[in-house]
Amino acid sequence: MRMDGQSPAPADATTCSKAAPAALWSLVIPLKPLVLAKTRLAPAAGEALRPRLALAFALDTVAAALACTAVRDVVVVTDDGTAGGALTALGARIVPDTPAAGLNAALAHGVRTVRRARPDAAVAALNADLPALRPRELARVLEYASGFPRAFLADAAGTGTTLLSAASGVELRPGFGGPSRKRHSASGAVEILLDGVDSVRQDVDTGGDLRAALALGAGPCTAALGARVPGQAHGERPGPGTPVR
Ligand SMILES: Nc1nc2c(ncn2[C@@H]2O[C@H](COP(=O)(O)OP(=O)(O)OP(=O)(O)O)[C@@H](O)[C@H]2O)c(=O)[nH]1
Ligand SMILES: C=C(OP(=O)(O)O)C(=O)O
Repeated sequence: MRMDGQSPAPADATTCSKAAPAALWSLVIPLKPLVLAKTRLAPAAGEALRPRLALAFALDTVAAALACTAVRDVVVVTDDGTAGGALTALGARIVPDTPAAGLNAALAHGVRTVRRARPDAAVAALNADLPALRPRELARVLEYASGFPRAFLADAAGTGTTLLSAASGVELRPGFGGPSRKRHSASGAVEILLDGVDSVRQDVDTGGDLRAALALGAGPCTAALGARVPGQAHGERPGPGTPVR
């Protein structure tokens, strides 16, 4: 069951894979207050669109995560009321950023909250800025991760991290921020070396990243808003009835 009392997302035309992944994961997704978020996007998007894009990214990320067959529930750590309301409506559980001590403290708090209720939970931290995220690609990443105590996926730029996992009974030990790929590798986490999971790697920090995410095919919130950013190509995810990759 999800923490909101609903059953895990059913396998459907957009999410199912032939063999169901073995482990079901609790995802912990950190989200800054929108007024403070995505500052590196301001030069490309402008100050008015920046917080709205941050919300759109989070909505598309969480919707895709909840549609993933390998995901049991999604906890978002945020103090943002607007985002909290919209993400709750999608089916996420919101946890306040009570430590207010930065990204890694927020993630540790989210994991503690999950494991207070289910001490044996397998957990994974996932960034909230993955607007092209595809449920099937996330399922492949999590399936790979389930073979290791801790595992991580490098971001599209090759320097950061978009996902860090910890199996049941294993501490997450998040080391996000800046060049975290090296940090997570040095911490003993196994790097997830999979091709064809670009949507899980494509975080959006800059205008160039937004262009790349739109080219991959962003979720509906980002596709709609991205079309208003000057110089961005407009990429939208295939609609229902379109064969999924
Ligand atoms: N809850 C919480 N989430 C955070 C915090 N800092 C960063 N995040 C989230 O962590 C993820 C990765 O952060 P960044 O890619 O650096 O995003 P950002 O800080 O909004 O972007 P910039 O302002 O451009 O640095 C995003 O989902 C952020 O919203 C924090 O202090 N608390
Ligand atoms: C948070 C990270 O990086 P960025 O701020 O560049 O997204 C990270 O990759 O750990």
